[in-house]
Amino acid sequence: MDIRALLSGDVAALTEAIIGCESVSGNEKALADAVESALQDLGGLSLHRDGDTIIARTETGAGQRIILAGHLDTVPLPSTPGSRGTVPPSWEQIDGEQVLYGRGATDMKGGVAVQLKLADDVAAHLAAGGSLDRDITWVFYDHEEVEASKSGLGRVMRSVPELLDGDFAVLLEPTHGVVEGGCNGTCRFEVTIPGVAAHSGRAWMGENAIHGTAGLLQVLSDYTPQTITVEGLDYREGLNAVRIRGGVAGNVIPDSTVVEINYRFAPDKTEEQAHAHVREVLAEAGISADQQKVTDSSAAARPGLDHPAAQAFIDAVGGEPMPKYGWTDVARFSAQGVPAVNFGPGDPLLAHSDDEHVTAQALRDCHTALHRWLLGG
Ligand SMILES: N[C@@H](CCC[C@H](NC(=O)CCC(=O)O)C(=O)O)C(=O)O
Repeated sequence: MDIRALLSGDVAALTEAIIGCESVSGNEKALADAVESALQDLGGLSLHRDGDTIIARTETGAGQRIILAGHLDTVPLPSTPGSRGTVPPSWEQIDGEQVLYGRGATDMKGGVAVQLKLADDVAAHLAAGGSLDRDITWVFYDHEEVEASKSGLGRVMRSVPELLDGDFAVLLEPTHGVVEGGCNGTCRFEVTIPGVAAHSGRAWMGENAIHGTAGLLQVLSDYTPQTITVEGLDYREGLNAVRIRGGVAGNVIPDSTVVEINYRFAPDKTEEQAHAHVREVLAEAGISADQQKVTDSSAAARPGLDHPAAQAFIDAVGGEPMPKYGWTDVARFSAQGVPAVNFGPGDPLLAHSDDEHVTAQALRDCHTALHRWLLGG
């Protein structure tokens, strides 16, 4: 795929092309190659590639550095036939608005397109003899939508941390055009329910491990998630079964079922406190310690919107800040001491949905706001 010619045009057309390059987590290479060659062509940026993560930096010697970061991967394509949030993307005209449907339209290929368009703007500005108040680092990374251990951003933070030094970071995750502060944390538990295998024609000889999940599923279904206010933003939590596997054949009583549980926790909690809370709920369902294990965990991030850099950003882009309910790499940057916020095109409520879409106007508005913040005018 070649996106070089699109960088100087409409950010909506650029987003369409980027969505057209399917990049479900683990399959980012073609898109990473396209991003790398587009950035190479711009000139004036120092480039670094690590796997399918690409980092581009201006090196003008300005005293401060801004980071614009976004992931290249998406969740899997929708499995429901007829879903519009898929690949290839498609345009629809709705109430006079141009609407782009496709996997990643909100999370977050629109944000990636805005990042690339800003790189083109900045390269042109420098080539014309302009200067920057703050140097800029662009990060395009792989494996965000999967377990934390696979993250391309995490890998580079461990191997070449100096490439990600900065005074302030913006994650171009979908935020509907306002700043979303911090993020909820996320952790996953696997709970194993044992049973005894038997012929399903003689079920009394066994113990059904799928039926054995009923008590746990009832506790999760009855669970009332909390909303917790942190620094003035209301974070909605959630505790849900997200996957279940069990059974080996249509004529065998299952001897084991594994229920995967995902807890989304507010930034008032550490990961340890979050894990302890899940354990309490599991104990209520009669699950013992040896039936459960933590399989993935990522810390939450407090909003930190009173930081001068965050405050200046909010003043520049406008709008009333909201909380980020999903997990984003604001948490990774905050943990490294880099204040960070989410700000990007598209409605986060549509992220991961079967009809993921974004309006052309939202893409253009986000680009305009960030262009003004970075280059003025
Ligand atoms: N390692 C984590 C990564 C999960 C990342 C994902 N993030 C988003 O969807 C951000 C978009 C938004 O909420 O606006 C998530 O929260 O699932 C994991 O695997 O859980």
